[in-house]
This record gives sequence, structure tokens and C-alpha cells, in this order.
Amino acid sequence: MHIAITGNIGAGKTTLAEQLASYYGWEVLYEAVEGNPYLADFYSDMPRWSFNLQIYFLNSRFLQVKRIIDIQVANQHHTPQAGTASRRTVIQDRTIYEDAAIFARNLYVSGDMSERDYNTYSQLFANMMSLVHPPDLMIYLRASLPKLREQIKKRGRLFEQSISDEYLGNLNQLYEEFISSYTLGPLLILDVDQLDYAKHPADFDLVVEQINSRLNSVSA
Ligand SMILES: Nc1ncnc2c1ncn2[C@@H]1O[C@H](COP(=O)(O)OP(=O)(O)OP(=O)(O)O)[C@@H](O)[C@H]1O
Repeated sequence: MHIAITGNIGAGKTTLAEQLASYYGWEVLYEAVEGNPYLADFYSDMPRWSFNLQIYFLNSRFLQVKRIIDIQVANQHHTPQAGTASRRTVIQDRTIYEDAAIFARNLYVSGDMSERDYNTYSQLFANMMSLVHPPDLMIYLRASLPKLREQIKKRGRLFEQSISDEYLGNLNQLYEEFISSYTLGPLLILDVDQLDYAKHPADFDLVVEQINSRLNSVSA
């Protein structure tokens, strides 16, 4: 099975993915931040580095897509036997859809990516899409601007402190558009302004309850 977490910068995807993975015994597919050769440069000069960074993320996300396909193929050939591993579930920290529909689109619309670069990017994305399957459950972490700011500050990555409210706000708006038109499969929306699953076990229990109920209706 494939679960995905979607949401803006600082929404808390990585934390939730780790908590769920340890609770359910799922495997996490992380986003490439450490060792990303463009991210810090991108935040200090978006027009110069937007295309490079988008290609980097698209490629790393496509690697995850291939990994998910491999796991699903292995699951299909799996016959449960005593003493063997059960079917694997993978949880993905951000999806390939967001790279194109939110980040690349935002850069193009705001003038930080040229039309020819955006067209090239979009054509590459469209080619990749023929191999992409939607997740069995998409979990959207909805957060207000102040909440995102607070978490970005708390995390303290130096290069993210210069992110403007305008950039974050534009991304939030595109996230809302993406979610309101998302029809590819089951969707769970969590309001993270009201939930602190990292600090409060009762909040985490609430998240687990909602996930269980969605997963039960998926497998029913
Ligand atoms: N396609 C993209 N274009 C531009 N920036 C991206 C893209 N994908 C990811 N990023 C940026 O890379 C970094 C990823 O960091 P990280 O994996 O911690 O995720 P995050 O978005 O901050 O999530 P969270 O706090 O919810 O775990 C962030 O600065 C994020 O916005």
C-alpha cells in the first residue's frame, strides 16, 4: 500500500510520516533536503536556480515513484506464509504532484521561471506521469501562515528563514486549489493548527483513528 502526506513547507509532514511509520511499521520515503545541491542557492536567488531545483526534485521524486512500483509489484507476488514478511506499506513525504502543480507552477506564475523552462519541465513531468499511480490514501496537512512560520522558525534551517510571506501564502493558495480538485483517490484533511500530534498523544490517537477509518473503507 502507498500512503502520501501532502502540505506546505513546515506543515509537519516529516514528523507525521515518522510517527506513523513507527506506529504501523511502515517504510518512509523522505524528501531530499540533506545533500540537495540547489536548495540553499534557490532560496537566495529563485530566478537563477528555479529550473535546476525543480529538475532535481522531479528526478528524486521519480526515483521514489519507481521504488513504490517495485514494492507494489513485490506485494502482488507475495503469498502470506508463516515466518515470512507481510505486505509492505510505504509512506511518502510529499508527492510528485506537488512539485508540478504547486512549486513549479508558482515559480512560473510569479515570474521566477521562464516560459520555455516551464514548458520543458511540464513536458518532462507529463512523460513521467504515465508511470505514476495515485496513493491509496492522500493525507493533506492544512496549516495557516502563522503556523507554518512558527514551525519553519523552530526548525531553524538557515536558508529557509528568508522565505517571504508572499511565497508561503502563494503556495498555500495553490495547495488549497490542488486539494479542492483532487479526485485521484481517498483524501484525509488534517487541520494542523488544531492538532499537535508530536506533543500530545491524544492528538496522534485522533489521527490514527481517522487513518484507520479511511483505510478500512479503502480495503472494504
Ligand atoms: N519542488 C520543490 N520546489 C521548491 N522547493 C521545494 C520543492 N520540494 C521541496 N521543496 C523545499 O525543500 C525543503 C524540504 O524540506 P522538508 O522535507 O523538511 O519538507 P517541508 O516541506 O519543510 O515539510 P515538513 O515541515 O512538512 O516536513 C523545503 O524547504 C521545501 O519547501
